[in-house]
Amino acid sequence: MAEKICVAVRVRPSISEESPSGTFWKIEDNRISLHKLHGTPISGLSYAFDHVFDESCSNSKVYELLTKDVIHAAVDGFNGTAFAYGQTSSGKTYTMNGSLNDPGIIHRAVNDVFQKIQMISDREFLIRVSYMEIYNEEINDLFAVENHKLPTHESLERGIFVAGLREEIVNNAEQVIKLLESGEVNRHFGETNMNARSSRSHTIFRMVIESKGIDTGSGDYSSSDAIRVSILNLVDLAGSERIAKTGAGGVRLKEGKYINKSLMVLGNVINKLSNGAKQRAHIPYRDSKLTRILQTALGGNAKTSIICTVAPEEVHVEETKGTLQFASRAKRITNCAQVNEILTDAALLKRQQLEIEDLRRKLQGSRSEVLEQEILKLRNDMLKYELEREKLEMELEEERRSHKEREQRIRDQQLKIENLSSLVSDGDRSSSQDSMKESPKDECNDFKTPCFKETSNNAFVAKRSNYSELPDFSPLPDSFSNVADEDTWFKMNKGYIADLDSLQTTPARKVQSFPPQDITPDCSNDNYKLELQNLKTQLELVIKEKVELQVEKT
Ligand SMILES: Nc1ncnc2c1ncn2[C@@H]1O[C@H](COP(=O)(O)OP(=O)(O)OP(=O)(O)O)[C@@H](O)[C@H]1O
Repeated sequence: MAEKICVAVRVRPSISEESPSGTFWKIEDNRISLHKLHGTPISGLSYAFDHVFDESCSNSKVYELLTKDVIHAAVDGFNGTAFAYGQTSSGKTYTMNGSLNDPGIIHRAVNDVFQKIQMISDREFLIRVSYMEIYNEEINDLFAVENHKLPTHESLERGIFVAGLREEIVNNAEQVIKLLESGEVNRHFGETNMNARSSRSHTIFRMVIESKGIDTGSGDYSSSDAIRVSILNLVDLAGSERIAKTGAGGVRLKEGKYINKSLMVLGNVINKLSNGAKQRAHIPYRDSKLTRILQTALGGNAKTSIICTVAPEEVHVEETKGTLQFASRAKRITNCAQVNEILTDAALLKRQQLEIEDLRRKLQGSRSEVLEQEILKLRNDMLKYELEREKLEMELEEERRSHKEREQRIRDQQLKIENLSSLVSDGDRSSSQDSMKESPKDECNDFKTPCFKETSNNAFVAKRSNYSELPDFSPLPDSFSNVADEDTWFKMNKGYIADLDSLQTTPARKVQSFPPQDITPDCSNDNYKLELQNLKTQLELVIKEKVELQVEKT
């Protein structure tokens, strides 16, 4: 979330016994203004900040109003930075380190961090601390003097970090305070005209706060496995100084030059950042170790508060004006702080497993859709084939049935033909016997029942040469078409009648049809006799014709 850097001004108690002769700084609420001795405000020299603390303000109040939120946020996973900026002897070290009676921000922060951790029951914490100084543009480890001139590096995992810096894992505030005290011994102080114990280096006390949710077995990787890592920087800067005022020479002079140079780079960075996004193309963080280390705190992923200390004395008006202008620019800087969560291997694995399961579910969903479509299509095809099969079966059944009917008809016709043929041959026989003796009256009783069907005018007749008498009517059906078609008839009778080849139509003959009602003839003797007689006559006629033909040929 984008938020402005929190900036406060703190005015230390005056250490000068001289009374102001021309101007003085007046503090009203969160505003500090330069006034003329008799109360008139000087135009253009009035500044408003988040807080303005006067001489009487304690470190406790400064911490509560300015820094506490940053410290608490650090415990919750936000990067945080609090630093003190101001001219030499303005009270930076006093604000950060405090005194026995009024501990400074670092001590209060350390206590507060551990107190807050105690109150958080669903997370476990790991705190590491380090303490370094930038002296003459070199980084030294205040916990281990042998670690000096340490380089800065940058990595994706750690961001910008000082390589080789000792980090102490700590469990309580007391442990940290002791470490701080040991580190203070290694810090560069020096006496100047301005400050009997002047910080000759910038110091950075760093707490790395790692926390992890205590696994409640919910399986929620984000709450139980993700690790929050926040870095809290508490910075006591060296003060800018006028060489003329400090009277520095030699080592002090050299120190002063480095101090001023790095503070100037810090000022440039603040200027660039305060100019807004358009002119923030290049921020010269790399121009000094200080800005490089504080890069995240300045316009980055951190909650930052700056306390600018000023001296109230009239003699330091110009330095105070400079500090207030610096503070004003810093106030325009926007940071974007967010909780820093790092996924552990286990959390990453769990998240990947969840993603894979999710993808698999999606894939299965789409596959089942495809399969469902496929199944639907197959079902439709099956139904179609089933209908087709049923239709073919019905057709086949119909074909079988009609085939059976045809066979039956053929058998019937064959039987009729056989009966007819028998009648013909029997007639022939009885005819020859009649010439010797009269046949008995009930002769036709030997016949089985032939079935004759309706006849028409066309008729096939067989002819035999020994018959000459022309009958009045033909006993044969007018046509076989209703009994059997011609082909069938021929096939069924092949070889049965010896002179079948001589079969011919006899349209000229006078024939007499059976009456239509005679479909199933009466099997009485009279009928058979009559029928027999007809056949005999017919045969005789045929035989006669044949004989005549043969005579003609010869
Ligand atoms: N708010 C304050 N209340 C009481 N004494 C203060 C306060 N601020 C500063 N002092 C005193 O003023 C003197 C200078 O303060 P301090 O050393 O903190 O300045 P500094 O800004 O750190 O200076 P330098 O940049 O030289 O290190 C110290 O003796 C300190 O105790």
